[in-house]
Amino acid sequence: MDSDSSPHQLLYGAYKILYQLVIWPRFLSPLRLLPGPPLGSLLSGQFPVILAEEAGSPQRRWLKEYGPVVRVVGPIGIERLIFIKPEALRQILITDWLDFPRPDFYRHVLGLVVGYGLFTVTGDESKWMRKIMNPAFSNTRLIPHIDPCYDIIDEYVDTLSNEIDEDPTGCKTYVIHNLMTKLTLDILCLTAFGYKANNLSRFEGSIAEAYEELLDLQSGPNIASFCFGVSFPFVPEFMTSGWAHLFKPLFRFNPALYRGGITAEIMHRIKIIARRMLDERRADSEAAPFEDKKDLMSIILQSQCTEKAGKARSSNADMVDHILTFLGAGHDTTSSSLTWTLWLLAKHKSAQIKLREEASALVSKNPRPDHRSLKESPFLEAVIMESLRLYPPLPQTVRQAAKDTEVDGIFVPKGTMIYVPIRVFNTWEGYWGENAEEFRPERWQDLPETYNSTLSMLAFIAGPHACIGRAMAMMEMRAILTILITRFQFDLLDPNQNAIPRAGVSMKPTDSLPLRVTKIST
Ligand code: HEM
Repeated sequence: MDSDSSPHQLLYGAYKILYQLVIWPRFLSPLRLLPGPPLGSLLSGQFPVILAEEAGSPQRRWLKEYGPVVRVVGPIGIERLIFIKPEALRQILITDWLDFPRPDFYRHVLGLVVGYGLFTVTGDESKWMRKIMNPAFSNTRLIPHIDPCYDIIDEYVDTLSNEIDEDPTGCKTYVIHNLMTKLTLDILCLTAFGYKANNLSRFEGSIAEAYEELLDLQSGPNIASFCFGVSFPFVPEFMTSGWAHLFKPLFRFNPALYRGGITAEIMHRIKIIARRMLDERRADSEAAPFEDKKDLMSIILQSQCTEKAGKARSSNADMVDHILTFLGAGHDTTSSSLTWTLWLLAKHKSAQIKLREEASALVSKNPRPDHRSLKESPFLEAVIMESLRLYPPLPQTVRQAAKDTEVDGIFVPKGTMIYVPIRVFNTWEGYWGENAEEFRPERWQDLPETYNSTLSMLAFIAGPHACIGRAMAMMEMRAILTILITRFQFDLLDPNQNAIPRAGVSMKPTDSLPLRVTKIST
């Protein structure tokens, strides 16, 4: 190596850091004159404020103060824009979606836990993958799933009833998020993958246990260090390889790396279960071939036989990634949404009573209401939509400009991050009126004139990346709530109990929400 090169390289490195942290955001960026909060700290910008508050709160405050376009500087001088006008969101998410892909850091952080599948791909690959996966989510495929779904709900109802009967107080405290994680995973594993997970009866070593451990790692600072970690070359590949978990003991000296090692170790356990699902189904398919079936697992297995334009067929690792995608994206969101709904019902007793009346009338005609009668239960639908509006399981997402472009009359340079404020949109007074932040299920029966069916409620987002599992999640939530609310009463532990949303990729209560559960006498 040239003896002069080291000082030069050092100087160049120092200049690059100075440029990124100071020169670009403060003096050169074309976005620097846009309104927004102060730049914040040199290294982390406004990130500490975002992490310290409830999901969406600082963004709502900034949009109110500086909107409708706000510029915020995040970690290492990276700028992001927040738009609140529907036309801007329509352009970013729908009309010009190919110009606003998911950024690499987001794909890699999610890739660690949901694999590299539909949730992380973008552009043509996303179109191709959706086309293959779509049939598994059509109504024709989903409606028959309702019976196995009820089988599992009944198992939970029986277990809870027996446990409550054994308790001398006549009621029992359940940590609702843990319970909903087990229930939604049991349903998803059975209906999508034909796998009996038994999370309730055999929790130790179960998939639910692994996902619960993963949840404990989902704090704001951890997410921040994962985002930083995956920005280094080869780190994402290493973390998702079969090797990373073996290195965990070596990472003890550094808490951030060590947490990365724990994540890799938990994911290794989940992958073993995903492979077992794949193997069991392959063995089954010798008796009943999967080629003419359209459930999710069959479609994943068929992808092994489908040529991708210019690429190889799905390998075993690809198929495990697909399973991880649907397991992760499917249960985590649905269990969070059910948890928040039960929280709202425990807090708003009149709504709980009204829902029970509607659900009991339905169940008295048919103990296992069919897909259509669930869908046509107006108050049930209103409660679920209102809960998703106030507590969207994914409170935000992010996109990145792939080229220099213009949004809402603002020049957006290539590489600019766009923060999509799902929770802020869902509770924006301009669309929902003055009581936008209150729980009022009745509003769904009398929607405001400003309501826009595509963009006012973004819990499932909009456009070509909109949630593929929406119908599946809605069907499952309707069935679970109908049965649970007719069989049990849900109460706060004390009148001052609060459920604080934890900052992270998905939004859950910090204490996982303990509630008192009592049986309804029939
Ligand atoms: C209440 C339940 C659910 C909510 C609120 C929800 C929400 C969302 C949101 C907001 C996105 C877009 C994320 C982004 O673009 O950054 C998304 C995408 C996705 N969701 Fe869901 N989801 C739910 C349930 C499900 C279920 C049950 C499944 C499957 C079993 C699922 C699978 C997916 C997949 C694969 C994507 C990526 C779609 C694409 O990019 O083409 N979700 N979901």
